[in-house]
Amino acid sequence: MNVLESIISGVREDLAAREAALPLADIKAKARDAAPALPVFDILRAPGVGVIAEVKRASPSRGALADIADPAELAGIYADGGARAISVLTEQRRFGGSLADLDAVRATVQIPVLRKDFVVTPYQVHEARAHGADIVLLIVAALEQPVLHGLLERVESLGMTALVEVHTEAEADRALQAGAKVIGINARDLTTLDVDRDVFARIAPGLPSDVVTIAESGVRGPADLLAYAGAGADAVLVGEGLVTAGDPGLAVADLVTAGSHPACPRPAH
Ligand SMILES: O=P(O)(O)OC[C@@H](O)[C@@H](O)c1c[nH]c2ccccc12
Repeated sequence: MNVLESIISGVREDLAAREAALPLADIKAKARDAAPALPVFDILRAPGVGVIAEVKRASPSRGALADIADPAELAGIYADGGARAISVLTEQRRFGGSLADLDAVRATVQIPVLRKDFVVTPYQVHEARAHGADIVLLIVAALEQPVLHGLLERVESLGMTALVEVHTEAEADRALQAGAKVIGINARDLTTLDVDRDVFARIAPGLPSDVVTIAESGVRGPADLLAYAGAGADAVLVGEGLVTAGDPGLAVADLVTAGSHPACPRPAH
């Protein structure tokens, strides 16, 4: 079993327990009662290279990263620093996240919130909406094509936006075929956890210009943001570099400043 498969098997176990406690019909009803999802496409494509700031306690590659006793407070700091959206890891076993973190962040910030998890069933999509998510991550490497297609449609039918994550050209083709409008290119290979920042520059030029393109992972500071910007990123998604910074507010503001500087390269849409 590779890392991705082992994470997903844990995710499926935890999911079975939640589904036993709250059946699909109930989570669907809860999703229907939630405040509508925010439109995110235009926010992500606004002038400048945006920053999506992540609430991340731990990762399989690095173990514990930060305590984050109050995820809502951290999200507020990110938003005040100019982040365009907040990513909240809700996977528990390897990333130390939870749906309670998503609730807390949702209740605090006005900007779009991404549920970052290993979504493999429709239940999790309704769950994301019930807990206030505007964006749902779908990882191509984790999903058979018909399932990817079905989940993407489900995300959109609930008014949310799918961030479809790829790591290879073949996965990018599958994302486009499924109808992805927002594609995240992850520098990290989730089957090995290796990071290769050049993956973005290899894949992004092949994507249609009407697709929003997000560079994920490995951003340590403004230089990495500028490199991704030069390769065509609309936004960068940053976790570790922010949660391990002594001052996450300053760290996010530094990235936002770099991304909005007139000299920062911008994709032509
Ligand atoms: O901490 P980093 O290197 O800045 O990476 C953030 C984000 O890209 C990463 O957390 C991530 C990208 N895709 C994922 C899928 C699942 C879990 C986590 C991720």
